[in-house]
Amino acid sequence: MKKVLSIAGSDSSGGAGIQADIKTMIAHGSYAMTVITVLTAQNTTGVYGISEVAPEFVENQLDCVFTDIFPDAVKIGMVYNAAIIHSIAGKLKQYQARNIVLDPVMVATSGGRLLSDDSIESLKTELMPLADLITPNIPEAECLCGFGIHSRLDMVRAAKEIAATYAGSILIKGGHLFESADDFLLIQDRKGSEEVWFPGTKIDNPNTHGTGCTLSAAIACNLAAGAEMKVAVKKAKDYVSGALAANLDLGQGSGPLDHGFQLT
Ligand SMILES: Nc1ncnc2c1ncn2[C@@H]1O[C@H](COP(=O)(O)OP(=O)(O)O)[C@@H](O)[C@H]1O
Ligand SMILES: Cc1ncc(COP(=O)(O)OP(=O)(O)O)c(N)n1
Repeated sequence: MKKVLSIAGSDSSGGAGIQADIKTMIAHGSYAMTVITVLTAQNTTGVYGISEVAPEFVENQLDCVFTDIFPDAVKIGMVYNAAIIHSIAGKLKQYQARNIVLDPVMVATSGGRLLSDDSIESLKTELMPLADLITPNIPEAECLCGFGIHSRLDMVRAAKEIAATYAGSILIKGGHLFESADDFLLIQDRKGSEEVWFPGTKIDNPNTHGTGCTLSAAIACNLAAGAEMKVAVKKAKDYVSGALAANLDLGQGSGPLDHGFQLT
């Protein structure tokens, strides 16, 4: 069984963060491990509180995982502040973690800030260089590339702009912008570079809480299982589509995905 680690925040409503990652990993037949960075008091209508874990305790969790059950892949989600980012980066380097998928979580779709403003630079300089894949949504990609993204052409330009400073691949998720849900992947690895579009039909379901978390966790599971990058992304996108199409409807706001859709 492949072992996959999620370094992320807890979502009390179970739709995003650590909880979405564990559900995704189990559905992929992976063994799920977690390092919790923050607790959020959150539900389908918004984020109502954040309690940070001390950076030393984040390191303590990382030591416990890496010295005992070494993960085949690592997904990073909400990291929240510069001190936590610094702790994570140090430990990932120390243990030479592999197959790192970084979801640069900044703002919840419901509106809550999930990364403090003064931490974006740390994310760029400390965590992004370690990632094999970075998966920004449109607003996150705009923040990272410095210009507005309004078209498929802009998505390609943004991926190239972000990739210029890093060695890893970039996946720009199109869920926020278009009638369609097309994602663009710029692969960069030792073999060279490649551009891949993943066309997606927009599923008519307002319950999209945790789509980004689920996608990045699924990619990590697929990489852990040995899939090459574009296959890992394609399979993960299909998983998110299936979990959305199952039309679970929980809560009063944007509800969670149905991770049990393959069982029914
Ligand atoms: N309504 C939808 N129908 C189909 N796919 C979607 C829909 N909304 C988002 N997706 C897909 O879910 C994944 C996560 O994208 P996105 O929602 O943009 O990220 P985030 O949750 O980080 O904001 C992407 O593959 C995107 O194309
Ligand atoms: C604890 C926690 N982590 C991440 C998110 C953001 O989830 P994501 O899937 O990127 O997007 P939305 O669910 O906000 O659309 C979160 N809300 N909470």
